[in-house]
Amino acid sequence: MRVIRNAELADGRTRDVRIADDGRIDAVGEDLDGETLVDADGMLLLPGMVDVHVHFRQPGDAHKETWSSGSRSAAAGGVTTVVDQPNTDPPTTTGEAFDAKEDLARNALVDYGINGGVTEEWDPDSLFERPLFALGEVFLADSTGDMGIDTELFETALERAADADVPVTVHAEDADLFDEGARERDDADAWSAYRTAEAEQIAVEDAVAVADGTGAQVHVAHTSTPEGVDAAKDGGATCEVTPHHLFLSRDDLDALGTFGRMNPPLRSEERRAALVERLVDGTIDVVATDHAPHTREEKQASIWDAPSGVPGVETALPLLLAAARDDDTALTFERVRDVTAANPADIFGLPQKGRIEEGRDADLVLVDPDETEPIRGERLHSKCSWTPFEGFEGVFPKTTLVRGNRVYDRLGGAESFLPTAGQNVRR
Ligand SMILES: NC(=O)N[C@@H](CC(=O)O)C(=O)O
Ligand SMILES: [Zn+2]
Ligand SMILES: [Zn+2]
Repeated sequence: MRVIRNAELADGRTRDVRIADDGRIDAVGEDLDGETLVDADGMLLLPGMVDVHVHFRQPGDAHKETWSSGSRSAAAGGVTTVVDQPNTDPPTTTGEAFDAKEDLARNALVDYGINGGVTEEWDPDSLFERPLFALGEVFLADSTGDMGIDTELFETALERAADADVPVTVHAEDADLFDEGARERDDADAWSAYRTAEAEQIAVEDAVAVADGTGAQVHVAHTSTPEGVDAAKDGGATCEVTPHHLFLSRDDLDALGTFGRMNPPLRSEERRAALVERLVDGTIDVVATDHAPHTREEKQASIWDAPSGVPGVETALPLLLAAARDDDTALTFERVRDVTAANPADIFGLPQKGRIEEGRDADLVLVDPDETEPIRGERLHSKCSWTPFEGFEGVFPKTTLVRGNRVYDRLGGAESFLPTAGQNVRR
């Protein structure tokens, strides 16, 4: 059996981690016997990130991203499980569409889950026969893919999901509360003015109210405001926040232009700071990326014509770790570990993931927290090769393991990837 030696864990302990031949963690201890895989020499070892919100664009839009390119980007960013969203082409709203996507997902080099989507044309009977990771993101307003649905269908979807014991993730914005007056503007900030904070808050409040009584487990996707987070938590739901809503605000839109357009949009600096407070104090359950790549060419359009979404799967953990090593913030490595790994694994029922613990999958990320590197879009592995975090400092993985397979490595300097290693976490 192979051993990672002298690794510092997020809680400050220094331990050896031994990996069994079946890819699980055999032991966490001191002076363990076995063949040395790497001497971490005090580097930080974390459980791989479980990113419950990515858009890998296949089938339908392989020019934006593929399971191969997206999962390389994930591995290089320390993400060992990704969960793909249903707004592909065709949308993942039938059993047949699920199967077609799963065939493509076998090209992934990290583990994956596949969500089922809800539209007027969905086929819940065949969809719920498949090993869904979750139902969602269920779009309560249109976003990329125009899959917005009404309350009646949302309630039906919640009931079906509750019956099948499948969690539901919700894109909560209420289009009736968008500010049509902002339509007259053409600057990048107009998108933030248009898709109001209130539209999120009310949609979250309505969603948890509709869910109440159905017995469904609700997780609110990409909450972008403190009001949205609080409404989710007060309503008994869990919530996730993206790195872009934690690290960027409306103040950045002058520089970002349409490359800063996403749903929900960037908010005020004040709201951003309030989200960071909720990250630090434990209110926010999960950080997920909403990795939503579009090409540069597609993004270079007017604020009303450019597609919504930004990439993020490769930069989430590096940004959070850089923030945690910075003494100016109260964010700790333990908190980063919890919101990226332990909490998503717990919330979505993945007992094999999320913790460095005997018996769990050896999904591991080794980083040197003393070494930050500037984020450069062209060095990232997503097909889109741009990032809204250009120039931000990140702590990037040296090695990423998925069930003991070294899927990404650059300990010796040059980068290398394993071709494929990913499995469906629900099979
Ligand atoms: N977040 C976005 O702005 N875009 C996402 C869709 C979504 O998550 O709403 C996309 O698929 O492009
Ligand atoms: Zn969404
Ligand atoms: Zn999304």
